[in-house]
Amino acid sequence: MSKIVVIGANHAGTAAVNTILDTAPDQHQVVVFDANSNISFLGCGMALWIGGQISGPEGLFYSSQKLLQQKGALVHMLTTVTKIDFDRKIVYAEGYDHARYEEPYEKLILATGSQPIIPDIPGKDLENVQLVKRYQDADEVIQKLHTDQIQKVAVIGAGYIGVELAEAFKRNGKEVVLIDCAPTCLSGYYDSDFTNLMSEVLEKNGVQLAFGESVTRIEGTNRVEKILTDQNEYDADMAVLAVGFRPNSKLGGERLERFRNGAYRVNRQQRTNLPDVYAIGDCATVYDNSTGDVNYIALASNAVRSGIVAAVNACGGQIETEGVQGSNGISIWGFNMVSTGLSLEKARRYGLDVCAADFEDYQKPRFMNHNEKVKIRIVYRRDNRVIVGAQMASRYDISMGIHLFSLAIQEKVTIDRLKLLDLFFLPHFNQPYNYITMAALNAE
Ligand SMILES: Cc1cc2nc3c(=O)[nH]c(=O)nc-3n(C[C@H](O)[C@H](O)[C@H](O)COP(=O)(O)OP(=O)(O)OC[C@H]3O[C@@H](n4cnc5c(N)ncnc54)[C@H](O)[C@@H]3O)c2cc1C
Ligand SMILES: NC(=O)C1=CN([C@@H]2O[C@H](COP(=O)(O)OP(=O)(O)OC[C@H]3O[C@@H](n4cnc5c(N)ncnc54)[C@H](O)[C@@H]3O)[C@@H](O)[C@H]2O)C=CC1
Repeated sequence: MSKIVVIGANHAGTAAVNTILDTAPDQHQVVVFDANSNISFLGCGMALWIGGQISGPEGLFYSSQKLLQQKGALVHMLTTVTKIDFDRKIVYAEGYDHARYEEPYEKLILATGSQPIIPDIPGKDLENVQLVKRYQDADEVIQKLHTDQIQKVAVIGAGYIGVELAEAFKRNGKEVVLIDCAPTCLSGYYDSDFTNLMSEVLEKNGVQLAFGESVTRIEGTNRVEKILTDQNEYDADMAVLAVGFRPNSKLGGERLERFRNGAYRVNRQQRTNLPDVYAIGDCATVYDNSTGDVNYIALASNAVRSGIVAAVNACGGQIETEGVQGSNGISIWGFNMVSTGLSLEKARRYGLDVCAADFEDYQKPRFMNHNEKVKIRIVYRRDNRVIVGAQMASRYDISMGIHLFSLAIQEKVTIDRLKLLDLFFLPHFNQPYNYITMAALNAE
């Protein structure tokens, strides 16, 4: 029996442990350490919980210490790994009760995830400056929201978390200002023609937008009272920091190779530079098919897939990631946006010479009820016409459409091959002159 030690048991770690125990039961001794008290918390449901769109957090967990132990793992919760001796292959950990562990391993899987970036600004330690990552963070925010103390919330960062939380706080009847140093929301994922539509939705629902402003300090006596930016000041009782994640990769010390933001650099088998040491999820890099290079993209979807890959390889199999496109989606007051790969603006920042094929039309023929407009953009390279990105926006549920483009990027499909692609037609769903076909046919 070989021994596999897994550090971190949220999405990546849980996927790895389940894969090992489901595919090769009784063949491996699996020991798991997690510093937290819970496993598998779906952060993606946090805004729904805070916004009262779901009744509680119970459904946001899909695994537990008990479930993993029933499958045969030894799981130490509330136990932090403090050091790894990569030469002697020993993991050192300390429990909440000060119990100390010295656990030898044959294979090691690092799944230590990420933590929110805390900008180094005065006032960051004031009461009511909140982070939103773990279950406990959301619980604390909800408890504070239910007091009269919090009427005005400043959300700093208008990326995915910030935009979702802005909606959630409005649903709690709070005044909300959404601040981002970029000139628009969701700038890492969409072009401004798309993000402008989201900004309209936010403004229409009462969110004050403060884009193109950098927060310089948070002021207050003990508690948050004011947010100062380089251009304005905003009264606030709570400030939520949502300016991105950084990988939790301290344990690798000098021994593990890193990406520019500190993430463990891994190959397509999730192996680090050290034999028998794998890294998965938010603490590790991904291979990005849209740029053809290593990248950092923190998503639960990537975490789960990388966990499966590492587990199979740690068990002696041979499997490689297909790479990722950073496919993502968001739904705010019923307005849906999905994207994959690079936006036009991002591709140009990467130095790619790209064009966009755009189209806008109703999802279904005009004679159908419950119909909505859909806006689509396909981004492709001018030189070889290979698709590198796509964006879609609608009040209709267009989420499944983006998967086609995710595969197209992965498989390096050209825009021309989409032109006559066989897309089915049924009035209940779409039009004979499908907007995907029409966008491709209209490509330069
Ligand atoms: C509000 C919010 C909404 C999100 N929505 C989405 C979404 O809709 N779709 C999507 O794909 N992604 C979403 N994400 C991102 C997603 O949650 C992360 O990408 C995902 O959690 C990464 O999983 P992970 O297991 O790699 O890392 P983490 O979730 O960060 O887990 C790491 C685990 O390692 C443990 N750990 C760390 N250090 C140690 C140590 N030294 N010893 C022991 N244990 C340790 C931690 O306790 C933790 O349990 C969202 C995130 C947030 C915060
Ligand atoms: N629906 C989904 O798929 C979701 C995915 N996630 C993922 O979780 C991770 C973390 O999410 P976010 O924290 O929202 O990161 P993000 O990268 O999506 O957004 C961070 C935002 O903060 C802004 N910013 C950076 N520094 C700033 C500063 N000093 N002042 C003001 N603004 C600043 C950036 O311009 C950016 O708009 C991301 O990888 C994200 O994709 C999170 C929520 C939902």
